[in-house]
Amino acid sequence: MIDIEFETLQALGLTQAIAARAAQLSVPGPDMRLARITESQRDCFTLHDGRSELLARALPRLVQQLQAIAEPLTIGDWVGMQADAHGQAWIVERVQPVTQIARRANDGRRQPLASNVDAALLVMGLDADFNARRMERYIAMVRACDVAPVVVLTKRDIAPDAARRIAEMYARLPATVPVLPVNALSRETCSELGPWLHAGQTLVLLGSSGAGKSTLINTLADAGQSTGAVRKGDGRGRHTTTARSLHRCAHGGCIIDTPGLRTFRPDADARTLAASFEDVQSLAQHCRFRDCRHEGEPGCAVLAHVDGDRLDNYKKLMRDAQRGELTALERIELRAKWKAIGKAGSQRAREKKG
Ligand SMILES: Nc1nc2c(ncn2[C@@H]2O[C@H](COP(=O)(O)OP(=O)(O)OP(=O)(O)O)[C@@H](O)[C@H]2O)c(=O)[nH]1
Ligand SMILES: [Zn+2]
Repeated sequence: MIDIEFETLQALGLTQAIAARAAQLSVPGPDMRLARITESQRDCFTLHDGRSELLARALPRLVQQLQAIAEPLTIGDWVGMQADAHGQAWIVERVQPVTQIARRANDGRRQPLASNVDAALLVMGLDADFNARRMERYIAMVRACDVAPVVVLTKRDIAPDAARRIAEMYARLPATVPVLPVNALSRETCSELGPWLHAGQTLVLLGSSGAGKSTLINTLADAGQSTGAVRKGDGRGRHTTTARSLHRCAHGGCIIDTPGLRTFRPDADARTLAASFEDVQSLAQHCRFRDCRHEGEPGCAVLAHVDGDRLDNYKKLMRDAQRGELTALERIELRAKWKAIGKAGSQRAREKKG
């Protein structure tokens, strides 16, 4: 079994759930170590093992296997790594992520954005970036990935219409979703986000370009003691988001930064996404027709009671999801297939040994 120093790795976001999965990894040799992907380039990864950072490549066998289930290695993944005789580090195994935020690219391919995240900070400016409908869709998408949404509205200090927009967001979103208006440049933001930043927690930042994601990272990371571990910024002063990277911040949590996402097509089936629109779902049970599309059919219970804009937004999300649905189902089948192949493989190995 792989040797896991829980306390050391907790500072990188290791949780009991992930450690339990890591313990199941097949260990090719005694020197396999657990590490987390903190940055990914095309075919090279930056890993952190709790002590130091190192560059690694992934075994082609693993790359192929993960490609086949549309789950390429991504930032936030926990992996088993080994060094070869030349000192080159290799990723030999991946721990199946507990959660993964993914989107669907325009060509329909699934694109994971971050693995093993507990909460998503949905960052939106109170300036021209503000759009409550878009926020509603972001929330449905992250919830569909079993990740808790936290709405962070930046530029509270400079947006002229801030108070009205904050009120609009509160009125629109369910009370269960935290909404935090902040000045991303202010130190106070660290304590406002404190509850999501404990050791062992991993956050991902999602939002349009210019929303304030890098500013938040800088504020949260600068407040930390620079242990030199995970990168803070790019050393050139202001951090600009060109690639995704994982940072450690003051209160012990980890934050994954993503480049601006304006279009974020969901990678979840319609039914999972619909869970965020409980009101529409429960009213729909009272529509006269089972397949009511809530577009003016007689006896529709939804149209009369749900805000028109919210309903349009729900419909847009369902349309987007249905376009990607087939592939989501195919993926489940593929995963089952790989599981079966893996089982057969270890069965054969046991028979050989025994
Ligand atoms: N006054 C004020 N300025 C802010 C706030 N948040 C962001 N800004 C400014 O808005 C600009 C854009 O912020 P960034 O942090 O670069 O935005 P980003 O989301 O990282 O953008 P990308 O890297 O393109 O994805 C910067 O000039 C920030 O200083 C805020 O809360 N208050
Ligand atoms: Zn209806």
